[in-house]
Amino acid sequence: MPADVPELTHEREFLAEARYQLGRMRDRVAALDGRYAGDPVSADVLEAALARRMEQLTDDPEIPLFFGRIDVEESAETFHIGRRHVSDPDGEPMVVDWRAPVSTPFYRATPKEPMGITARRRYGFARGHLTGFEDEPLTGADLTTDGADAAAHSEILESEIERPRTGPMRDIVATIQPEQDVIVRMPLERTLVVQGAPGTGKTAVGLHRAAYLLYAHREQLTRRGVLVVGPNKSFLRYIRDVLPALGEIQATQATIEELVSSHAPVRGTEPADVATLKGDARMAAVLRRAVWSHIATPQDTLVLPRGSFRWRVPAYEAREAIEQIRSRDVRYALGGAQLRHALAHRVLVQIEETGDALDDRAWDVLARTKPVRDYAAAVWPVVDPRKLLLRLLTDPELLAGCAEGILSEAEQRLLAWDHPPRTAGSARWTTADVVLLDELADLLDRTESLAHIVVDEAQDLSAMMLRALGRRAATGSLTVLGDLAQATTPWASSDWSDVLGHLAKPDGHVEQLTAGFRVPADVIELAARLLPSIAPGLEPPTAVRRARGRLTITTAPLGDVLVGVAGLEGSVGLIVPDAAVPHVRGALAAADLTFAVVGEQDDERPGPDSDPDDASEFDAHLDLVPASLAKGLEFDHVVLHDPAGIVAAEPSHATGLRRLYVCLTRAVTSLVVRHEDDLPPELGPAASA
Ligand SMILES: Nc1ncnc2c1ncn2[C@@H]1O[C@H](COP(=O)(O)OP(=O)(O)OP(=O)(O)O)[C@@H](O)[C@H]1O
Repeated sequence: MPADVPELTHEREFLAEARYQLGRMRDRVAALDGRYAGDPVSADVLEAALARRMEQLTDDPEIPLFFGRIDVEESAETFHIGRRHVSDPDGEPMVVDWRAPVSTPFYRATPKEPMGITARRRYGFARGHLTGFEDEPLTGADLTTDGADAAAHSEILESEIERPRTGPMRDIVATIQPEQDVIVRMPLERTLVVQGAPGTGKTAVGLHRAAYLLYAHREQLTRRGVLVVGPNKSFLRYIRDVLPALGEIQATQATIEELVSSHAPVRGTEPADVATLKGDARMAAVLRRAVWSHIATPQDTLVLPRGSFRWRVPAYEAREAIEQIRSRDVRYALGGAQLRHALAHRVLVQIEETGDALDDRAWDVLARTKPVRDYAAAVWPVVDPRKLLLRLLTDPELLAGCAEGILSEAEQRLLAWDHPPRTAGSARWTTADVVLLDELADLLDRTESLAHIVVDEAQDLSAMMLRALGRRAATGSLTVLGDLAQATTPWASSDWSDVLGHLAKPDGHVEQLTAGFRVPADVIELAARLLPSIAPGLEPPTAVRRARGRLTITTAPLGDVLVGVAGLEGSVGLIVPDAAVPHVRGALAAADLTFAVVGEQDDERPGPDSDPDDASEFDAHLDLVPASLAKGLEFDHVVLHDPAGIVAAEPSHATGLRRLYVCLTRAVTSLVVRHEDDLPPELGPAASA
C-alpha cells in the first residue's frame, strides 16, 4: 500500500464529507411527511417508501461508504464506488452505487480492455476507518508487463478474500470478480444456471444479482416480487444479512417447503423411492388427467324456468360448449365459470329471439341461477386439490385410470398409501405431496408469477419442485445456482438442461464459475479425489487463496482434536453424521465447551416480542453441524468427524460420497478429518496413510 500521506489525508477528508452528505440526505427524507399525500392510501404508500428510503440511507460507521475509485479517461472525472449513492447539495454524485452502469469498469476493466478508465483504486479499511489505498494503472506509461496482471496481485483484494469468516455470510461487493460481475449484471429477461464447484461464489453472486436487478428494475421488481429460495431454514439464516447490507430489504426468502405449504402443512415423511416417484415429471401428466377426468359428458337438457317460460339448452349444445372451452386450454376452474356463461348465453340468445333486449348484467344473472349452476357443477364439478390427491393415493382404480401408459403397475402400487387417512384434513402430507398439491392448484387456477427467483442448491430439487418454481416465474426469470457434484437427494438432477426444461425455460443458458474463494488447495485436492466417482465430467475449482491450507487426517480422540482448534481465530464447524449429534453434543457439554447446534433454531417459532436480530447459530465460535445441514455453509476451521458414517447414512453409496464431498469443502483455512473406521476408499490410499 503506498505511503502517499497527503493523498491518504485527502481521501479521508473526502470520506468524512461523504458521510456528512449522507447524513444530510437522511435528514431531508426524515423531514418529508407522508401524511400530506392526497388520500390515506397514497399516504400509507408514501410513508412506507419514506421508511424504506430512511433505512437505505442509514450510515453504519463500520461499513465503508466506498471501497473503490475509477478515473475516467475522456472526462478526467473520478468516481468513488460504494454500496449506495451519495450526492452533494447540488445533486453531483460523491459516491456512485456499485450497481450503476458507470461502476461496471471498476469490476471488469483490464489493461487489455480498459473500458474508458485510466486507473482503478482500491481502499483498505479497518472497522470503517480508511487505512490505505492501492492504485492499479490500466493505461499509459505506468503500465509494465507486470501491471497487466496487477489485479491478481492486489494485496487489498487478497486480504479481503483471506479475511477470517465469522458470523453469517457477508457481501462481496468490493471484490466481485469479472466473471462473477458478468453474471450479476446479466439482463433481467435471461434465465441462467450458474454451475460451480464448492466455494466459487455461486450464492454470493446470486444474491448480488438480486440486488443488482432490484436496482436496475426497481419499479417492476418491487411490484411483482423477488424471491430467494434456499435448501433449509438454517441456510436462509446464514445468508439473510447479505441483501439488507446492500440496502435491499424487499426480497423474500423461503425454502421450497415454505413456498408450497400454504396448501397443507407438511407433517409426514416417506421412503426415498416413494418421494422420488412423486417428484418425477410424469406425475404432472397423471395429475392433469386426474383433474380433467372430472368432466362428464352432458346427457340431459338444461331447463331454466323464467317467468312463465321454460328455456332449454339441449345436451348436444352443452357438449359443444365444453369442447370449445377445452380447446382454449384454460385452467380448470376458469373453464367451469366459462361453461356457466356459455350455457347462460344460449338461453340469452333464445330470450332475445323473442324480442326481449337484455344486457350483460342479465347474462351474468342467468349464469348465476341455480339451474345453470347445478347443471354446470354436475358436468364440470368443482375439484378440491387435497381431496383429489387423497383419492389418487388411496383408490387404485382411480390412479390406474389416470396413470395408464404413464406409470407402471409397480409404480402405481408404490404410490398407494399403506394406512389411508380418513379425511384430507387428517392426512400426514409429505413435502413431495404438498408439491403435488401445488401442481394441482395450478391446474385449477393459474399461479401468480413473480418478476425474478434466485434458487440456490438447485441440483437437489425434483422435477416437480422445479415446476413449482418455474410456474412462479412464468412471466419472469430465474437465476439457478448449483453444483451437480453436490447433489445429495435421491431425486436430484444430473443435467442442467433437464432442470431448465422442468422450469419451462428451455432457452436459459449455463454459466460456469471455476475460481474457488473458499477452499484452500490442499483441501480441494483431497475432496477432488471423489469427483471421478460422483460427477465424472466436472473439474475441481482452482483455489484463489494464497495459503494452501492445513489438512490433517487423524484417528486421535475427538476431544483432543477440539482442544486443538478451540483457540484458533475464526469460526469452527464440527460436522458429524446426523445420528451422532446427540452423542457429540453431550460430549461437548461435558467438556464445558460453548457451542450452537445448526438447525436448532428451526423449531423456535418467533414470538411477538422476539428480535429478528437475535444472535443466530452463526454467531457462535463453535458450531455443531449435522452433515445434512452443512450444504452452503462455511467455517474457518472444520473438524469432520466420522466420514464413513456420513457416507453410510445416505440411501445410496453415490449419494453418501456426494454428501462427504459437500462436508469436505466447507473449510476456509484448516480441515481435520477425524475417523475411527476406515476412510472411504474413493478418498485414495494417501488419505488413509
Ligand atoms: N469475489 C469474491 N471476493 C471475496 N470473497 C468471495 C468472492 N466470491 C466468493 N467469495 C467468498 O467465497 C465464499 C464462498 O462463496 P459462496 O458460498 O457463494 O460459494 P458457493 O459456490 O455458493 O459454495 P457452495 O457450493 O459450497 O455452496 C464466501 O465466503 C464468499 O463470500
